Amino acid sequence: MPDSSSLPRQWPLIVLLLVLLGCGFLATSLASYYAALDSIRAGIIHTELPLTSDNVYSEIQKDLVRPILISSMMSRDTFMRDWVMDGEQDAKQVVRYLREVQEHYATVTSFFVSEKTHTYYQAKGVLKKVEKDQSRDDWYFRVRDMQAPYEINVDIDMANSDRMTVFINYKVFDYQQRFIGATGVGLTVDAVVKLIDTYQQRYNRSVFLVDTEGRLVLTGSSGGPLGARVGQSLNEIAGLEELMVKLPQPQSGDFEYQEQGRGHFLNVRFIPELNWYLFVDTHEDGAVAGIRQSLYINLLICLVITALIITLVNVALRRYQRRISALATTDQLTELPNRRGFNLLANQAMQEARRNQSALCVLMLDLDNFKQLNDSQGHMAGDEMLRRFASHLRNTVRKSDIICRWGGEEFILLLKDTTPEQARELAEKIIQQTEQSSIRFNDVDLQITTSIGLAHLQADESLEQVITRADRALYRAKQSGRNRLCEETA
Ligand SMILES: Nc1nc2c(ncn2[C@@H]2O[C@H](COP(=O)(O)OP(=O)(O)OP(=O)(O)O)[C@@H](O)[C@H]2O)c(=O)[nH]1
Repeated sequence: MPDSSSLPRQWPLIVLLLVLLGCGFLATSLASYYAALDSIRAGIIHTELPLTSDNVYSEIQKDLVRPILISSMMSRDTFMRDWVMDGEQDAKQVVRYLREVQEHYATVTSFFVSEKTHTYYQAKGVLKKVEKDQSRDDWYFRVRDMQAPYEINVDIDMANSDRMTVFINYKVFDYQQRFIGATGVGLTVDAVVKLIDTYQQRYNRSVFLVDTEGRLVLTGSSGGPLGARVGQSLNEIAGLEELMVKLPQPQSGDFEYQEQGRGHFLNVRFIPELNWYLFVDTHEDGAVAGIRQSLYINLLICLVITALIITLVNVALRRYQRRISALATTDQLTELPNRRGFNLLANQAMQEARRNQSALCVLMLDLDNFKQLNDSQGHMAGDEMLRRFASHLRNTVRKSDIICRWGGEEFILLLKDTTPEQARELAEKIIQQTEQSSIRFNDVDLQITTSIGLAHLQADESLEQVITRADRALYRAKQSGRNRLCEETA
């Protein structure tokens, strides 16, 4: 007999469980997410980017340092120095030398500019004379005056249809260390850009080179970071500007910066041979997307488990609540409703009777001399008698009627939609059948009789009042000799 009014009482427990499970799952999922994030971040910063940087650096060394070595070798070449010191007699000789270098080392240009004559010799022949007031020749006068033995200069090459070229400009000295000119080779920028594109594709990172002033000198074909162009200062690149405020000049190290809420990891390494900085940049999206997806899957699994646990707990609680409620309202010996159960059912029946203005009768039954039976045949025999009598009552009345073990050997019947005549008839039948039947227990035939008090519900009468009147009638039945029906009129 479920007590539905008590069901909502389980909600605080369910909500508490939900909060505990939710918090627990959320805390563990987030803790593992952030731990994974940290380890991925540490992996990118301390392992992946430096490794990529090492690889790119060695590729750059292989691809760009080679022309530097060639230029260095040219600057120390005794033939060239002797030829210059001998007065630059036969231009064909030096042109042949330069052509040999260009063809043998597969560079796009090779050159020598004499300090004495300002003649620009190139692999194809004598190109021109450099002039101080020509801005295109600025590079030569800069190289002449610089302290370093060489420079790398990205410029257009007159000898090659003005193609952008990376020149390695090396100073040449005679044997007394007097400056006698500048020599070197050039690579097309296209070739270097292709190299950077290859690095970017191979390592799936953004690769670019920056000079010591923080200007982009070389990028892949798709441009620099965040679409920046060669020549732009890093300070002008939205996203990097914050980082460059902290580092007014590039410097080697591992850095992190934000670009429109997107985290970037950056590894910077100085390449002394080029006097440039190699920047290897990656954003966190690719790396973090995987673990973010695992977080969502984790949370989904946690949600499903939480829903499953809550459903199971809810079902179990309801079942136990029904069991407890049934135990609290049922008599264990006869399995009839006890007084608590009766009150719940009887109040409903009373309301129905009042609403429908139907007749309702109460029969109060008490087994006669039950103590004697207990005393003579034992308590177990008494119990068996109570069980049989209850079962007999259950089989005698309609399903809609309410039977209850009122206490001890006392029972109550609430007969719905029943007139006093019909109730009287039923009571007489019960008395007669009880008297005429016997039960066998431990090879002994046991018999019992019952006394009944009857009361008919009056208008404006409460349940307690009608029961009290039935009880009074029962008392009279006992007093007047038992095994009979007495009726209490209003
Ligand atoms: N075996 C058994 N006895 C019970 C149970 N509940 C009450 N009794 C006994 O029922 C007996 C009732 O005795 P009384 O109240 O004197 O009533 P009675 O002997 O039936 O006499 P009258 O009612 O006057 O006819 C008591 O001895 C109780 O101990 C029960 O569950 N099992």
